[in-house]
Amino acid sequence: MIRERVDTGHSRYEILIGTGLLGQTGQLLLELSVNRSSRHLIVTDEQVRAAGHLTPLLASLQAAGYEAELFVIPAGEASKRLELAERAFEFAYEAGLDRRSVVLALGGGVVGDFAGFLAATYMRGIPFVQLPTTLLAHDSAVGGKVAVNLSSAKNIIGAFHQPLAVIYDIDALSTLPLREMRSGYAEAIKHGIIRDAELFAWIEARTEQILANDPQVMAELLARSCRIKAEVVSADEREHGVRAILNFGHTIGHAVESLAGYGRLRHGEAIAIGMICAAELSVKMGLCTPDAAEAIASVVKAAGLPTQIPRDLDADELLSSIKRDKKATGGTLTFVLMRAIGKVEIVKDVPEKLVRDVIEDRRES
Ligand SMILES: NC(=O)c1ccc[n+]([C@@H]2O[C@H](COP(=O)([O-])OP(=O)(O)OC[C@H]3O[C@@H](n4cnc5c(N)ncnc54)[C@H](O)[C@@H]3O)[C@@H](O)[C@H]2O)c1
Ligand SMILES: O=C(O)C(=O)C[C@@H](O)[C@H](O)[C@H](O)COP(=O)(O)O
Ligand SMILES: [Zn+2]
Repeated sequence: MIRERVDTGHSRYEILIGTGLLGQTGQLLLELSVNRSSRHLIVTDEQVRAAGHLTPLLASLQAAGYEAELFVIPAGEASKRLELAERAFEFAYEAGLDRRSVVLALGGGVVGDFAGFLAATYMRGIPFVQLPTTLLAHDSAVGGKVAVNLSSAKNIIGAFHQPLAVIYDIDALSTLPLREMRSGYAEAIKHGIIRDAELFAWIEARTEQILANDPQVMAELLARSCRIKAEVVSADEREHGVRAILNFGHTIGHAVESLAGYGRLRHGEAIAIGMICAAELSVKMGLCTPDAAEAIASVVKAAGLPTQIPRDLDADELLSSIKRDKKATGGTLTFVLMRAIGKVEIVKDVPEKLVRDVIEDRRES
């Protein structure tokens, strides 16, 4: 088992990565001193349940003497909404969850963000554990950003709420569809771009093995990407500074994702487009050379991810969404831009004209 650590100063937890971990979760919760007198709550989605990942979790909880209720949400981004969260709050209350209850988030980033949001707000905050089942969730399960969406914008209602632990069973990835593998690949590439040129090259050279879920390559990928995420979050839990680098590709990416309509593009697909745009904006700003931007477009294309903004998305609407990005303050545009692969910086007052040019150039013709 591989162990990485997050330590934000007031919150410390481990990221456990290995095989067979869902079947050991009950035992791991005992080691974390999770009590057996309160009822707990598993949140998962229909597709994760259908793929069979709930079965070993339930068996291990039962073997360890835990009682857990189950709340299953529809699969997909549209489930990250307040209305569904309200139903989950009612369910948790009726089921008798108390302040010592633990929420277990079994699934990808949608389940993790949604269940984490429940945990952050139910009775003003109860503990939760992330049990990621997608490649993308190496990013979403670590760092404590939990949220639901507005129909017009991503992650607007949320909190910073760190999990008790991240228990990452690599076996779960065996049932993950290729499209979801690609989507997660995009966030892994992001971790190389923002901090580690060697990781970027390592991933690029192993695209096929990653997409085919080669177990050894996957274990190393998850460990290296989680380590970068953990380091950044540990340095700046609440995004007062450096944590914003994790948002590389998200300024335009989130606008594309929400304007396309949730579910049409996967999060990682939108971020892949957003990273290419951010790299091209970096070139226009004179911060990096065109070959660095081309390297990103090339790796995105080779992985089978989209490289262009869908034609039906309007540039004006994209710009107005970009202006409402959480990093934008005082009406000015803030972007995470690139100096080189492995080195990015937060740039304020980015000229709107350059952003518009990048959008126009990257739209499908
Ligand atoms: N909190 C954060 O820091 C953070 C970071 C990155 C992304 N996110 C969020 O994460 C979400 C995207 O996460 P995601 O890509 O994991 O999406 P997801 O949770 O929707 O999972 C993708 C699809 O795969 C299915 N699935 C999950 N695990 C499976 C498995 N093992 N086998 C078969 N099917 C499986 C799901 O049912 C879903 O249909 C977005 O909402 C994004 O905003 C959050
Ligand atoms: O953890 C972070 O910080 C990130 O920015 C990671 C992103 O990959 C993730 O999509 C996050 O949810 C975006 O956060 P937001 O604050 O832009 O909504
Ligand atoms: Zn993301």
